[in-house]
Amino acid sequence: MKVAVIGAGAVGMLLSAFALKAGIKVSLFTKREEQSIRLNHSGLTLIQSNQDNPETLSRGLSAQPISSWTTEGLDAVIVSVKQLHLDEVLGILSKKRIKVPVIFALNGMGHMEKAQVSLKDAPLYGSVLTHGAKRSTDYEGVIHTGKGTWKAGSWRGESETVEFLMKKLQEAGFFSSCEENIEKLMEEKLAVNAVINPLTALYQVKNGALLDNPLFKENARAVFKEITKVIPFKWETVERVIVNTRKNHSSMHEDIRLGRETEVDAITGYLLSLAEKRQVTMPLVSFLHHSIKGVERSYDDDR
Ligand SMILES: NC(=O)C1=CN([C@@H]2O[C@H](COP(=O)(O)OP(=O)(O)OC[C@H]3O[C@@H](n4cnc5c(N)ncnc54)[C@H](OP(=O)(O)O)[C@@H]3O)[C@@H](O)[C@H]2O)C=CC1
Ligand SMILES: CC(C)(CO)C(=O)C(=O)O
Repeated sequence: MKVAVIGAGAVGMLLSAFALKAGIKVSLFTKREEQSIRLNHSGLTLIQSNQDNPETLSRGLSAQPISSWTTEGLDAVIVSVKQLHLDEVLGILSKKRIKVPVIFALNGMGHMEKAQVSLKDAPLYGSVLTHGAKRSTDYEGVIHTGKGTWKAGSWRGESETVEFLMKKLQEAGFFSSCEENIEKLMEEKLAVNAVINPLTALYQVKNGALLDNPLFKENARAVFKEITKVIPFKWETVERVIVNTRKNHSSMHEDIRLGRETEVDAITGYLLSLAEKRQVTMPLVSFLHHSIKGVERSYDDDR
């Protein structure tokens, strides 16, 4: 079996590493050519936690820049870029007809509707990932900062290949499964991200601080409560994700720290549009949304 992974960031490298461990061939498509050269030369390094010895995986791995995108010989495609790069990637993918399943490993909502329009022939899968991952600065690789689950489910069409892939990953020790009603799970994950990501980004703390610091916890609970006006979910779900990724910096925290645009539009922006449709007010979510957008705008002033 051979899968293409598009985006060699934290999640793309984490999924690639476990696919390689499961004996699956991986074509890893990078944005920058230098990264693919380094990956082909030195392999992909996986660090299971900050203490473990790094494991370097190269057997079955071939990296290439996205400019050389091809569908030849592929059984499935995994997209693991951020929301803001999705349009660019869909544009590239739609130039060649894809018939194999495409699985999206992105936070937020809205990308599946876009994919449905761009990719007419492929079975499409949404997914939710609660593993924590961080790019390593010492190696071309990834640190698995928190064990969670990867759940994928059909958005349009069915494919046995995806079932097989998830089973192989599960056997390799990466908790993965195929699920019914992925839309509901994605919405629930979005709700969890809307609690964790903006708060950790604004406070510049690891996820665990939202439970360890009583004042942050109180705020997190208040945001959670407000979100239940539009998405029903449990505080225990938020707590479980925080506990599993307690040492992780959320992806939004990293984006803000590095002065990058965040995925806030696909997370709190999505919630605010739901709130508007249902005519409910969400002052805390609105506050968080505008705070993150405001920080993004202030990058230019600081440079
Ligand atoms: N990190 C985590 O713990 C978790 C992340 N997520 C979600 O997973 C998704 C991916 O996040 P994450 O891996 O952390 O993000 P990263 O920024 O680490 O990775 C995104 C990667 O996409 C690459 N990329 C951008 N544009 C293109 C392109 N046109 N072609 C090929 N590659 C491209 C980037 O390249 P370059 O580096 O060269 O810019 C980067 O390597 C996000 O939606 C995030 O919210 C979900 C759960 C946990
Ligand atoms: C699961 C969690 C909260 C891990 O940090 C995440 O999805 C993110 O950082 O975007």
